[in-house]
Amino acid sequence: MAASDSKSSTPPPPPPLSMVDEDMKGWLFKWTNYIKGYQKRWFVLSNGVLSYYRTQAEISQLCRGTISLNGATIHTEDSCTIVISNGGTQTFHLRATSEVERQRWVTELELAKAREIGHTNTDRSKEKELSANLEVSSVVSSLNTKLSELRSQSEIISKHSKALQRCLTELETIDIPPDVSTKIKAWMERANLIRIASVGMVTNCSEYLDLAQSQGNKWQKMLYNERRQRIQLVEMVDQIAREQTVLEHVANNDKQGDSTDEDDASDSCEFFDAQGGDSFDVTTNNYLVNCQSQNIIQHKSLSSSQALEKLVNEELDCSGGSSSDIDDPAESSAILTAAICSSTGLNTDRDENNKSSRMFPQLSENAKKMLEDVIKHPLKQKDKRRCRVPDKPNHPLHIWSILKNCIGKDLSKIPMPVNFSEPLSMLQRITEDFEYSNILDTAAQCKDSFEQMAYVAAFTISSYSTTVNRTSKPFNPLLGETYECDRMSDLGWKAFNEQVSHHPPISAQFCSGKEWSCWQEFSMSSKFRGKYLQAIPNGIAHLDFPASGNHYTWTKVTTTVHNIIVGKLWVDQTGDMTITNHKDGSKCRLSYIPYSYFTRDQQRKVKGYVMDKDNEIKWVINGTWDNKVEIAPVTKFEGPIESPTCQTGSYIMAWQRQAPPSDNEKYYYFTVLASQLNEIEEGVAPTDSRLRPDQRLMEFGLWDEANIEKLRLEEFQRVRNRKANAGVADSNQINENEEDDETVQENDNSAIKPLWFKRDVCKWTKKPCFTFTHEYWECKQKSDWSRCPSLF
Ligand SMILES: CC(C)CCC[C@@H](C)[C@H]1CC[C@H]2[C@@H]3CC=C4C[C@@H](O)CC[C@]4(C)[C@H]3CC[C@]12C
Repeated sequence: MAASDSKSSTPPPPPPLSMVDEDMKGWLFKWTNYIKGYQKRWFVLSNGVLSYYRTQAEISQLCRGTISLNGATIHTEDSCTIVISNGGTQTFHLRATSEVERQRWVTELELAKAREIGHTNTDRSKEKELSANLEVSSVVSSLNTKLSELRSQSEIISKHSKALQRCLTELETIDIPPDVSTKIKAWMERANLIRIASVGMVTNCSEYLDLAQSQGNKWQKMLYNERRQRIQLVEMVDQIAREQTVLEHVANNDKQGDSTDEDDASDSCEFFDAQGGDSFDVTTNNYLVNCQSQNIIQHKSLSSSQALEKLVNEELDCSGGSSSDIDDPAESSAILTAAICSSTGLNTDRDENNKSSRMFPQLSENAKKMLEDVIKHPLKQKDKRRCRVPDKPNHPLHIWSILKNCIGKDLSKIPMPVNFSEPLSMLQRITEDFEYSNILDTAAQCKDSFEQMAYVAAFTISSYSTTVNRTSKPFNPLLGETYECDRMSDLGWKAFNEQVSHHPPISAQFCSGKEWSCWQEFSMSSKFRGKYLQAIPNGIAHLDFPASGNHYTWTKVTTTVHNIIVGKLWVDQTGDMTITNHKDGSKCRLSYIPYSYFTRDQQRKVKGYVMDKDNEIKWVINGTWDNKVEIAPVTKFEGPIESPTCQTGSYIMAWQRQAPPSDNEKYYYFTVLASQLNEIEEGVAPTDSRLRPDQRLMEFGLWDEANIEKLRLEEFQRVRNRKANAGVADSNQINENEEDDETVQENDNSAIKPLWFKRDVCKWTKKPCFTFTHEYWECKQKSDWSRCPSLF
């Protein structure tokens, strides 16, 4: 293999562990005394020790003080203050210039502390065992004291009972009637028994104590072993996940290596910086439909992507598996920032005082030029749309390394690097629902409304055809981001989308066909559940045929992404869906059958019935969501409504999936339509997803740059939302502690109102909804974008 042949390109060996701890430096204000107050000092966090200097220049000469983080407590007093104490002699009261800055330090300090603890982990576990033993022995010793008390009490009892017996014997010597004398004998007997019982009790107690002691130790050991095994398992799973990524990587390289010499060359420069700017020529538009010799960018792994992986893994590892799992997205976002900054080497030491330049390093000239170029060359001839996007670069980073600390969390609240994204926003992704809009055109022609419903069902199923291999996350649109897609001239529909809420993320969509309109509010609650991730969509979709007045609504089924820990990610659709025709009360019930390893049946199966308002079955629907749907009219049916037996007329193919481009595994498994969605077009609103720079950089394969830009845009959005909401009533308070954009609570009171939709109450469902005002297309005609905020 080329990678090992060529010396010059062999990646450098990983640095020794101690070197991995990147130093963190910066200005902080340190409390000195009541006269001088807080003083600005230069702080350096290195090898688990925080040191400070009067100035940056002093580093090599005079250190003013240090504190070791091993075992230190780190807490925050207010939005800018950090207090670090080593539990005794030393306490540092520090102040950052902002909350973001403070959080960055806290994260790094915590990580350093965790690392220190990790280093001394073995000592610690011994210590723990020792202290656990100490705990048991202290209980045992107090039990022992109790036992000796019992013993002395029992001795007292036997003393008294002996005394009693003596008294009774004395009584016997006196002349007493014989019946009293037998009674006295019985009493003496009793006194004896008491003595024996109390001795027995003490013996039992002491045996109990022995048992407790030995058993306690046993339980303790078992618990300790279980705990150790758990940690080992977590580490093993981690290891497997990493090895899997490496193997995939090697396998991919092998595949490429087999093909051409050129590929060998690209293998060998694996760790060189991507040169996208030079190789992608927007003027010649290399991604046109008919271009035979597509000049695809050779995406070389970015020099730093490995570092990013390493950093993300390590940073998260430190807190993983322990009780300090990263629960605070602000924290993980800060980690991500740190990881990205360090991995790109863009952590500007030049301007340490400029916080924003450190948090959000500048884009390279190369990236800037590329962004400018692409905007300068929008699509001119609509018949020359591209048919693919640049190849997905190969920067292995396992999803588990990010997600393992987020079990139980909502996907929208997990800050993720673009490494797990596809270069489309959610607004664009839901526009793909119209990939098979021709089914709706056919449905519009149906005279029989039950037949129409069957076609509508086929359409709703077809929207999942693109999900089979698409396991990447679409970009979460910024609040106010829009996306228009006017394919009226070739596909017969035009769609408009706007991100109308940020928390929870809601995308509003309106699509008009020639004889139908379709709209939806798309939002979902997604939970990461360990092995898999589940998304439960909760918006309602509407379809209207004005000619017949038939109006359909439905909700979507649950999407599950499997194999988060190991294996290849795969997607399944499951659950029941009901489509209602509000005009005549007819319904269609569809079931998406979960994938099963134990069935010979077809996988990804969907089946259902169209029923009139009296539950009479009219049509049957059978198919798979990844391939085809057949429908048939019912001539006769019997049996229970849950599992009826139907006699049907002949089946009609209502939908058949078109084969996607054969090489699309190289570019996110995109269909042709998906590839065209993000192509730059003239005259779109300045808020259009196509103009989102991080997404564009990502499409080009400049992932590090895209990650930097993503952070910048999200920070920008936070500031904008905060400013806007500052004017809004106190009832809508923003949680100041939450720095990550994915955490700020928004609600209906949000000061930022949708621009092209208006809040309304749905005529059919009576639920709150967003109604399209149609002004977008009017404004577009006039090129009047005056109402658009600047988002990017
Ligand atoms: C981070 C990685 C592992 C998870 C990525 C999950 C992605 C692939 C999943 C989660 C939720 C999914 C969406 C859920 C619902 C719909 C509506 C449907 O009409 C079209 C597909 C669409 C739009 C899905 C596309 C794929 C999707 C975005």
